[in-house]
Amino acid sequence: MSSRFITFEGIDGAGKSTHIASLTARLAAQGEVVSTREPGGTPLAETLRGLFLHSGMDPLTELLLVFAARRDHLQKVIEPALAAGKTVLCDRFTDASFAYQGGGRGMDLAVLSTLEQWVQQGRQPDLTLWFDLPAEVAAQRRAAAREADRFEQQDLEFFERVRAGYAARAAAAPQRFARIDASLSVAEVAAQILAVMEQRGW
Ligand SMILES: Nc1ncnc2c1ncn2[C@@H]1O[C@H](COP(=O)(O)OP(=O)(O)O)[C@@H](O)[C@H]1O
Ligand SMILES: Cc1cn([C@H]2C[C@H](O)[C@@H](COP(=O)(O)OP(=O)(O)O)O2)c(=O)[nH]c1=O
Repeated sequence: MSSRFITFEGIDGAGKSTHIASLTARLAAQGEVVSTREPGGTPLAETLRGLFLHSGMDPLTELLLVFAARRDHLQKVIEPALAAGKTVLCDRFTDASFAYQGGGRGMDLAVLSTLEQWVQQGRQPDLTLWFDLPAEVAAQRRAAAREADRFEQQDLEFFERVRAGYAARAAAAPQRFARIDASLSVAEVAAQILAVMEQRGW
């Protein structure tokens, strides 16, 4: 099996974490799988994650921090795993920067594109599963499930802008993106993911 780079995206509370473990188990039957996340995935990037999620900072600092974490993660974990023919599952990647820092915070998308090129040197996911649902539904799920971090405390308008940011990225890369209707039940979401994987012969 040749390498695959699969990312999971969507607003907080969309249900990504619920499905990553079962997909990891399914793909592990076909070859070695590395399951990782952003920001994070290396000791340095996990340290940056803690600051990113819990310290106040201006939007440009936030953007630079997440791309610094991404660079370390790509160099030390993602690229070596793909070079070894492994499957990499990553909970969030650069689409999240376009959605949250671009859509949510209003950062200049041209700056984001430049950082994307510098940091990734052409690397893009082979498949992005986009868990899409209204911000209000995601907020209800989060409220029932956990304490909010710095991002999860944002209002519904912020998350609708993030959602629109994802929609714009999906429209720009329709071959890479698979939109999952994440407002449905856990079983229905799992069935949609399975259908996407089967379409690709995975
Ligand atoms: N399809 C679904 N329908 C209803 N609740 C869900 C669904 N998927 C996940 N949940 C619940 O919503 C909450 C957030 O899900 P989670 O997987 O942590 O989202 P994310 O990782 O995208 O932030 C959890 O309590 C989870 O059990
Ligand atoms: C990767 C990335 C994440 N984020 C945000 C989105 C999430 O609110 C937060 C952490 O993501 P996540 O790991 O999904 O958090 P949790 O496990 O608590 O659901 O970081 C950005 O703003 N930009 C980025 O580039």
